[in-house]
Amino acid sequence: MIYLSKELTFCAAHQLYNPKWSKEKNEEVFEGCAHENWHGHNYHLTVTVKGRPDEDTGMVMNFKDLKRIVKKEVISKVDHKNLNLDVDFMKGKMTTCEVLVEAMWGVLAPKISEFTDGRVVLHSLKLYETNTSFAEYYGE
Ligand SMILES: Nc1nc2c(c(=O)[nH]1)N=C([C@H](O)[C@H](O)COP(=O)(O)OP(=O)(O)OP(=O)(O)O)CN2
Repeated sequence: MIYLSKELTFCAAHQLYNPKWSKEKNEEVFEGCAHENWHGHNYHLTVTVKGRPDEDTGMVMNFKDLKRIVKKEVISKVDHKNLNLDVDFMKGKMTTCEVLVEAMWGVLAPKISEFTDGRVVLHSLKLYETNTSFAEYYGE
């Protein structure tokens, strides 16, 4: 197996807020990221797929195709958007890094398999919310 990765970035706004809790509890748990403190991040996403290089092209998958799929299915829906309000695949979900990366998997995994007729599958997603905070997901 060859593991092939593409890195993409996007900017988005969010707040961390649990509607079942009081304002005080939200502030206690989420600190500066809580309700009424809308803020933005420059997110960094690494998408890794796995497969064997095709005999004719020498490619597991063309980086350009991978970029097109990720941009169309995910980046275009989150870039310069409010993750709590604007993003269909985040409706009703907490906008933490870990919930976001899992939701992105749900969108991307079937699209990548479909595009490659199952020859290539999504292996992992790594999402940086800040320079020092990130979540990884392997579909388990
Ligand atoms: N498990 C999670 N914890 C936190 C999340 C999250 O998505 N999942 N998010 C936040 C905040 O939104 C914030 O973006 C990240 O907080 P933090 O890592 O503390 O950010 P800093 O810029 O302050 O990091 P330093 O490099 O340590 O200065 C909070 N928690």
